[in-house]
Amino acid sequence: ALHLAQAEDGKGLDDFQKVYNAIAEKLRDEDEFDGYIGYGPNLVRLSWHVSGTFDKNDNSGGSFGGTYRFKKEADDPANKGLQNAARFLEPIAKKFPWISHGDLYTLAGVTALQEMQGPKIPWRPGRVDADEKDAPENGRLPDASKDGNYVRHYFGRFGFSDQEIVALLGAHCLGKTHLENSGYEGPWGAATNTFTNEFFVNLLNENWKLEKNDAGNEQYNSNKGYMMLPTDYGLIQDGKFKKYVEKYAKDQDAFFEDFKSAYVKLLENGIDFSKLGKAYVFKTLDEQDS
Ligand code: HEM
Ligand SMILES: Nc1c(Br)cnc2ccccc12
Repeated sequence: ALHLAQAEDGKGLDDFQKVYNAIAEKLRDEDEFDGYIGYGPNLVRLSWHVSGTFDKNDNSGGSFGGTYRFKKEADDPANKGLQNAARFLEPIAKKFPWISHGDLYTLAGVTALQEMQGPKIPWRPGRVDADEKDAPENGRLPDASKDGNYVRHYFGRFGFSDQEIVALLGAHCLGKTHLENSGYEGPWGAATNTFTNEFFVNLLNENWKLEKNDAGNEQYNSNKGYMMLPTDYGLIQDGKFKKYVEKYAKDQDAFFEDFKSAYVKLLENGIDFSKLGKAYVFKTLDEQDS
């Protein structure tokens, strides 16, 4: 059965906005991380990895139990590099001991996206810490060396449509690949900490060359120093995915709207929030300064 959301007792919008602000202020302070990309992209990746272990067939994995806090999950080779995001969040967890790990990991992704000028992401609390025995086994996160058919099959486990898959992968406008983490390198040129539709624009406009990188893995490189993973490139090799890539390259608002919906679905997969009130929409730091 689905996990029933149980919000942290007595906590409301103002309490969670305080957590949001603490994360957002730390993001601004620690801007030098990863060649001045900052922690934003890494936090977004953590929020996806803690949710991407979900399997709708037995409702195992997913963001509910906050089991990333156990070595069994954190040490999954697919999570290499996310120790930075986890370390970033330790003082936040200490300052707000009442928030569950699942709520913290997902709220941190929402905060990072909004502070990087992404869409407003409605967010609901209620994830409850589970035990290490509930942590999913390694191997549930995707393999970047594969093609579009693999990507469609992989996300089938979450019940995502082609449109949702393409929208979600638009998050690869953020940050970069690091050879020591995933065996893929670059792009320094296009690595960004601003949420836009440029992943789709780059996919369609650059002339991509398949090359072996220094780890011996094949990736697509462009003469402007951009890169795409084979799974990224699969979105333009597959006709059904490609039409959404073209839609989002032309219409950033449509991308923002569809990304928001798919990302909420990713973060909430496997959880029954029906007993809770409506979702919270947090103000950005800029919106609170004025
Ligand atoms: C087919 C599915 C996917 C594959 C194979 C994939 C693979 C990867 C790989 C290999 C990296 C580089 C990690 C590193 O070397 O540090 C990466 C980074 C990243 N991924 Fe994905 N990813 C997928 C889906 C997603 C989704 C659904 C999201 C979010 C909604 C996402 C967000 C990110 C972000 C923000 C980064 C940059 C992290 C950083 O700069 O530290 N990815 N991804
Ligand atoms: N910035 C990226 C581009 Br541009 C293309 N692909 C990626 C895959 C993972 C992380 C970042 C990127």
